[in-house]
Amino acid sequence: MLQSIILQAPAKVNYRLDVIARRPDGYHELRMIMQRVNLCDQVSIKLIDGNEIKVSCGREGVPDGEGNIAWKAARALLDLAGQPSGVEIAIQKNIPVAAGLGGGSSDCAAVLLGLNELLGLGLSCEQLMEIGVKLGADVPFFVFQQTALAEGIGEKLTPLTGLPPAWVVLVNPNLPVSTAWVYKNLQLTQRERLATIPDSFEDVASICRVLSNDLESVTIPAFPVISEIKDELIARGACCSLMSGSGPTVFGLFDDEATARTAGEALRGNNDWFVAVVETV
Ligand SMILES: C[C@](O)(CO)[C@H](O)COP(=O)(O)OP(=O)(O)OC[C@H]1O[C@@H](n2ccc(N)nc2=O)[C@H](O)[C@@H]1O
Ligand SMILES: Nc1ncnc2c1ncn2[C@@H]1O[C@H](COP(=O)(O)OP(=O)(O)OP(=O)(O)O)[C@@H](O)[C@H]1O
Repeated sequence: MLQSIILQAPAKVNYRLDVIARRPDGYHELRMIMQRVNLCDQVSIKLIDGNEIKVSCGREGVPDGEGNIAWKAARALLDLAGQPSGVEIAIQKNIPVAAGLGGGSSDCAAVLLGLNELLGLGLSCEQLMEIGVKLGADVPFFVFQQTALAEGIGEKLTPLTGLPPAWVVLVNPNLPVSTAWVYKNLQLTQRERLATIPDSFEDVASICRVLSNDLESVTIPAFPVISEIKDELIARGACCSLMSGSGPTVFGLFDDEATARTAGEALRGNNDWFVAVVETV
């Protein structure tokens, strides 16, 4: 039986994020277009003797052990399996933390997928997504592993197959933003909603036509640098730019690699921002 596995846990960007309503439990009904990009954490999972779950990450601001969302994923699957062994998880973080890129949720999904294999549980994607949503609203999307329309609190997923690939420049101004704080401060007003998702997107410019994120109305006034980054990406040739998730990471979409790389270089020269030039997956 396989004893260990190494998985790449990708980041996501939200091409679209409409907040539809606030639920009585404080969560929000959403309608989102979610896309994975190839900036990845590396998650190594190993079955060990005993019954301990060990998580090491070595990144400031990310807890080792029980506070790590990857630990919670391991706890859930070991409980289901009747605790047949212990687990050691090592996370090499490449995705910025509390950045709007879903890094923790992706690590969590990688542990669900990896342990399902290692423990031979045979759980379906739907079953893993059900376990995942209890750990974080973005987790089901990373279990689903496809570009998707996400509804509910993020757990109702429909595959979107017609989106063209794009080059993506991610720029994070190194200001951690709390997702809970952003949702709490959101004023729900009547906004234009995306009634139907187009059947096909012929090029990157057609993705640009649906780009919108309701959470910008909270995060940008608090961190105006986000607007400056959006403008800078456009000035450097991006077809369009938007804040991802609850922010503060901004992404620019490009239809060619050379322009994306030149833009990435230009923005990298700026302050101590994190900049990555990646592709959609
Ligand atoms: C901003 C996004 O990343 C967009 O993809 C997600 O909506 C956030 O997903 P997440 O970080 O996995 O969310 P969770 O860890 O479940 O919740 C963090 C906090 O965000 C708020 N939250 C999250 C999802 C949602 N649909 N409504 C919410 O109001 C809740 O107040 C919660 O306390
Ligand atoms: N494996 C993990 N990786 C990153 N953060 C983690 C992890 N486990 C727990 N956390 C905690 O979760 C918080 C934010 O996580 P994350 O980086 O996933 O946020 P995010 O990128 O803003 O996600 P989202 O787009 O889903 O809002 C941090 O405060 C961090 O301490």
